[in-house]
Amino acid sequence: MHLQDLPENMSIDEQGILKISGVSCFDLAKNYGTPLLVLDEIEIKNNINKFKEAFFKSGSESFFIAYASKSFLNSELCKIINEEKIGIEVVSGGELYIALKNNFPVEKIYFNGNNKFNEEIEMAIKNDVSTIIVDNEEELYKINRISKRFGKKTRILLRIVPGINPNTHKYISTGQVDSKFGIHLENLDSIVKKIKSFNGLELCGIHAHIGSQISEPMYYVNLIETLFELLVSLRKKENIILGEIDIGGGFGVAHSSNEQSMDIFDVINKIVNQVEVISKKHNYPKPKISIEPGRSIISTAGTTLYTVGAIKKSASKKYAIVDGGMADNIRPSLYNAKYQAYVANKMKETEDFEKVTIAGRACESGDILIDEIFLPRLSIGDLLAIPFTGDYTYSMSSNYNGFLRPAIVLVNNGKNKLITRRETYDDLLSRDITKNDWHIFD
Ligand SMILES: Cc1ncc(COP(=O)(O)O)c(C=O)c1O
Ligand SMILES: N[C@@H](CCCC[NH3+])C(=O)O
Repeated sequence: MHLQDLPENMSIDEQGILKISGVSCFDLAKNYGTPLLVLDEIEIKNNINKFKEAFFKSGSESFFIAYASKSFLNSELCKIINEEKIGIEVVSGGELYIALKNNFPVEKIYFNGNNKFNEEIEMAIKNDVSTIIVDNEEELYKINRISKRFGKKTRILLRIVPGINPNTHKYISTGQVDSKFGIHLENLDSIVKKIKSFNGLELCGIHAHIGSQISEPMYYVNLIETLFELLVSLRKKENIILGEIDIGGGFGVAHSSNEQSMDIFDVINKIVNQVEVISKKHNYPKPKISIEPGRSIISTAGTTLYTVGAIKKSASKKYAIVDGGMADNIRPSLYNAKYQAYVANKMKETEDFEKVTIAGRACESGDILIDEIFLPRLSIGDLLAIPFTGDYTYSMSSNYNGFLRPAIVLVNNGKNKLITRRETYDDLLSRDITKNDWHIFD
């Protein structure tokens, strides 16, 4: 790790301690303990504003940004997202509940998911959630039935499978022909015909999400071409004009200095241009462009702090074992994701470096956060900071091995506040029922 790679929101104080948005990592660890997820509010807002500015600069007249809350969600984040006046995309009753309880404006909530329960759809419709994205035929019936019961007409988009394979990890590729997400194209016409006869539904557009960690704008450009082929075909066959295309999220972010994040200005510019050009070509009214970025908003805002608790050497490796791991960041074990790290209390060290593997403390040999990285020689008690861990870490965390989920603290220009408390041992027991009689079903 080279210090010139230090993210812009980080600095180093006179004692060689890493600071995030002006707050010392040493103080954060001392006050809140580790593992600790530190979120930088300014960085979140900057990332959101990059998208907004990119749309404005590209001359887009009609766009909608829905933050993909699966990448990270808590009450404070709902507030921040709302302050920035963008929308939110949810994929379950749970995410929807968090948004609703935090008074997130319902007219800016999009509801996705590939097997929505009746109760979840009811929650959405009862609360006037703006749009439900339909993944499959069965959902049409459910949404229509529930809408009619509430005397409402629900705005829907159809999620289709565009048949695009965007060169990303197969676990996070979602738009290829055999995907489990969305309506396969051979079924689209019959589904659209059905919708016309359902008076609880208002078909407003089409949706596709090709996957996550997409590194090339070209995939979005191709996606728009595919979506327009469908729009034009539906206009011809069914005589309908749709006013919105939602192209999902997935804009790639770097989790280490060997990777590159997608240039948001460039990709949005290409998307807006492509829509402009193709609408003209087909003489199709320019649709609203919706996007659902998750990681590109939250990733760089997050840094996880760990304390080194054990150091050991094998014949070929040196391990530093930290007080967290796959239970708070499953991404290295699940996707072989690569991260970088700083020794937050040794930022001025320039000479005594060694190769070390950062291991987690779960009872799994695969619980390795970083396999071999050059760092200042580590000692017990050192504070390790892993940047770019805002996305899909806390939201995919677990209590595996009885570990407690970390606390989350928000920092902003020298200030800090706890926004999610660390779990307690009692949280682990909170759902268990110990005094219960046996029952026999009739
Ligand atoms: C439908 C949908 N929208 C948006 C996203 C957000 O993706 P990302 O966090 O990579 O931007 C996802 C996750 O891949 C998704 O499945
Ligand atoms: N959880 C994944 C992304 C999945 C996105 C949802 N379709 C990750 O960490 O990269």
